[in-house]
Amino acid sequence: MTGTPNSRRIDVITVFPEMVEQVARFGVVGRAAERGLIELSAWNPRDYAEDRHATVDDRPYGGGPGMVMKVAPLHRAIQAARAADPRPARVIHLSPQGARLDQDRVARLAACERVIYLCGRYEGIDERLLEAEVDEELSIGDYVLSGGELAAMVAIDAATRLVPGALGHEDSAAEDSFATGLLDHPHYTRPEVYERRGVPEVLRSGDHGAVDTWRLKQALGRTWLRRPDLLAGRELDERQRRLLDEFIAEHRA
Ligand SMILES: NC[C@H]1CCC[C@@H](CNc2ccc(C(N)=O)cn2)C1
Repeated sequence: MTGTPNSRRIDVITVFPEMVEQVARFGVVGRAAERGLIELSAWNPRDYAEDRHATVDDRPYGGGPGMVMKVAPLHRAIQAARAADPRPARVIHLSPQGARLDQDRVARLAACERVIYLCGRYEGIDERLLEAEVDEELSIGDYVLSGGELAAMVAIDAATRLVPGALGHEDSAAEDSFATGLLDHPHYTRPEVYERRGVPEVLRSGDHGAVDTWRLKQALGRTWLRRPDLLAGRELDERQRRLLDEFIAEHRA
């Protein structure tokens, strides 16, 4: 199925297509897919295996436990995915050896017209396939999963949120924590009191300027408390500096 020209096309190479397809069934990603902002397709290397047993793995040269994913079925699955849309695609392998996914890298993914995510299983993928086909390796964190599918779904979710039109209010992506380089401020909704816990007065004042100031102060303060590393690499302007100093003084009081 060829993609509509301006939609983002996401292809996933995986032996568990039904697993990955779930990410486009719910919430923001589900709505984006429904509205044609993104197109998601999964490609199973088993369908491109040479033998009737649809073998996608084999024993490792050099011995050792487990199996390695064969080059040919993966290569053919990637070729089939590429052929489904004339636009060039960036091929990304999810792996603990990859560069750490952060909001900047997510924004770059969101800007790509086409991405093909390659999900490994078993002990790994034959290096010759990675050399020939992979443009970039990404890791969602320093831990090992049983397959790359969950990592691909994380990247797909995070990037789709940034596709124009995917979120209800454009600004909520821009205001996201990490989009501002800060952690999120606290959120409240009705009831006004729940089990004797109230809502900060300023949020019910109707004074939008005061609300914005309170939210910025909270975001700065929480970042200072929980992720000071995010502040280390960041210049605060005079207003932000003053608000953070206020927060710290109140925190120490
Ligand atoms: N040798 C282990 C390795 C072999 C090849 C398949 C991968 C799949 N598992 C993954 C993938 C990505 C991540 C991550 N942190 O993004 C963690 N785990 C595991």
